[in-house]
Amino acid sequence: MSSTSFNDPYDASVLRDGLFADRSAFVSGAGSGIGRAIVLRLVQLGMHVFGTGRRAEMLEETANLTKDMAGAFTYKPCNVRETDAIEALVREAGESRGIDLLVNNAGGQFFAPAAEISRRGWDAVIDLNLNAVFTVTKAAYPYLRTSRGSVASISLSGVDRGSMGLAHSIAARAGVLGMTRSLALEWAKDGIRLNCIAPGTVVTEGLAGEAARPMLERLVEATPMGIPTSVEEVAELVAYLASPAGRLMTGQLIQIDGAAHLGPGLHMIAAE
Ligand SMILES: CCCCCCC/C=C/C(=O)SCCNC(=O)CCNC(=O)[C@H](O)C(C)(C)COP(=O)(O)OP(=O)(O)OC[C@H]1O[C@@H](n2cnc3c(N)ncnc32)[C@H](O)[C@@H]1OP(=O)(O)O
Ligand SMILES: NC(=O)C1=CN([C@@H]2O[C@H](COP(=O)(O)OP(=O)(O)OC[C@H]3O[C@@H](n4cnc5c(N)ncnc54)[C@H](OP(=O)(O)O)[C@@H]3O)[C@@H](O)[C@H]2O)C=CC1
Repeated sequence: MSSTSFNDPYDASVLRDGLFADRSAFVSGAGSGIGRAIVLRLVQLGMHVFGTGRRAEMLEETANLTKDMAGAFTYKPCNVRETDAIEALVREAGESRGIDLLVNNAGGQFFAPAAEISRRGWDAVIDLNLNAVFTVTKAAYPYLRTSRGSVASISLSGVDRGSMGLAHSIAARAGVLGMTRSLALEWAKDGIRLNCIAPGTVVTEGLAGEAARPMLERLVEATPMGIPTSVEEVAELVAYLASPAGRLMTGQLIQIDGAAHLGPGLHMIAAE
């Protein structure tokens, strides 16, 4: 049996070329990590993807990586927490090409015990991971209704049972899950589907910046399958849910985490 190191590339692709020709997506957090991998896979499958994030240079790097692919990637930097600006950007993307798929991926938090989270810190994490997701999803609604499209929101493994050091983020993602299930009901009449995808530990630069290497190793060891989630497998799942095979998938929480959410799991690793 081969062992998998943290950074091994992983070929998770099972979907067919050209699957998303003439389709369009809006992806937040498109300049790095999971968001970039989602963009690359969707563009490879023929989609036109409109991406955002705050750092233009990271979005440009994503664009460079898509150059020889079947679809296309365009972008504009924006802070998803700036309500007027992000609503205008979603409108711009929607009016120019429509939106078949919205991926709410921009997000993050700091690890801290709840007793050390100030009200401002709490609000910042809720604003990024819950309020902005509502703003973007609502802004995309007219276009999703036209396309009978779908929404994938990136969540956290363990969202339904809690996680030490992540009270603010889990609260926000649980809010997104509640929103997702409610809108799956409200918008079913429009043919719109919404799902949450909850990765376990994904060794992106974003996470490495948040968690020191020894903690990363403990997170992976605490994953029953003993391996981290790769960005490619998250991307393939996003694409699957947007594909015709996902036609009846809505209101779901899919934890793609090697059983981390079942335990001993991430939830018992305290922030350091
Ligand atoms: C248990 C382990 C499970 C692991 C599973 C893996 C889980 C997830 C992995 C990932 O999400 S990877 C993505 C990683 N990237 C990030 O998370 C970075 C994202 N962070 C941010 O974007 C920002 O830090 C923020 C959280 C949105 C806050 O941004 P903002 O600019 O609004 O904040 P500030 O003005 O700097 O601070 C506001 C407020 O928050 C307090 N604060 C900030 N950092 C900390 C900290 N480390 N500990 C405690 N408090 C913190 C800060 O002090 C401010 O509060 P006041 O001091 O003014 O009261
Ligand atoms: N890595 C992991 O183990 C896991 C990650 N997740 C979640 O997956 C998502 C992607 O994380 P990951 O790829 O690992 O980490 P990254 O830090 O690489 O990704 C976060 C992305 O969100 C963007 N972003 C953050 N804040 C804003 C903002 N205010 N406005 C616009 N864009 C913003 C960042 O771009 P920029 O800084 O340029 O704005 C960045 O591209 C996050 O929601 C994360 O919490 C979930 C489970 C596990």
